[in-house]
Amino acid sequence: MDSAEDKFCLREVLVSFKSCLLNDDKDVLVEHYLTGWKGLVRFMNTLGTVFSFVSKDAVTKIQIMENYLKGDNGERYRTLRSMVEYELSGNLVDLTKRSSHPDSGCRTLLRLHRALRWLQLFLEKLRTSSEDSKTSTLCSEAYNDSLANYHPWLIRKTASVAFFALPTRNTFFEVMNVGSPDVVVEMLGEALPYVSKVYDFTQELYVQRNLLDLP
Ligand SMILES: CCCCCCCC/C=C\CCCCCCCC(=O)N[C@@H](COP(=O)(O)O)[C@H](O)/C=C/CCCCCCCCCCCCC
Repeated sequence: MDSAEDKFCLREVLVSFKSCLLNDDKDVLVEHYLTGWKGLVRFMNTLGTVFSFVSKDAVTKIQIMENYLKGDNGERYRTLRSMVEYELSGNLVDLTKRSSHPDSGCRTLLRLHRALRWLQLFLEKLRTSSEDSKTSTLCSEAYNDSLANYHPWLIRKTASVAFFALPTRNTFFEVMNVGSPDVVVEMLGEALPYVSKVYDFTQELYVQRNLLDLP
């Protein structure tokens, strides 16, 4: 049984994405960004082993980033802006094919960034959905409009099957551990602008530095 501190709480994730914005939303603190993702992974782990292939990949990417943060050059990875400057100026990013720097911070973060777009779309659909909406449909629409564009057929197929295992909207809301469905909807309305700001900042940074297609 989960202890209180192991339990997912949407509020906690909200705070992480809010608190990772820096300098008037012109930068993002990597540590808090990863804290947000860890909260989401904890939530996904409550949904059963059918999603373990997803959480394993997310955890691997979070760990790669945490190792950079804890490493000798950790200060360079404090924010997204400083990470991009450091890795690009030091030729630490594989720009056309994976070779000498297969797991650069820029590349790893890009995978999480694409997943954040899925999250943004999914949460918005959940927020505006009616009580009888199917979470599998909402999730798969959000996936098809975002992450699916970067995944091969086998992963798309596996994901589409896994979506059928998602609980109902009301059960979903209960696991979020926030309160009644109305309170969850209200909380989602508060959370989404922060998730969007983090997404938009990252997208803009990656566009400026031509990093959106890292292999
Ligand atoms: C209030 C919150 C409510 C919703 C909470 C959702 C919690 C979601 C937690 C984690 C989301 C998934 C993160 C997935 C990261 C995927 C990154 C990625 O694209 N990786 C692929 C490419 O990596 P490289 O090979 O280039 O290194 C990798 O191939 C992917 C493997 C795993 C499959 C990913 C399927 C994604 C499905 C996303 C929907 C998850 C459904 C969760 C349902 C709540």
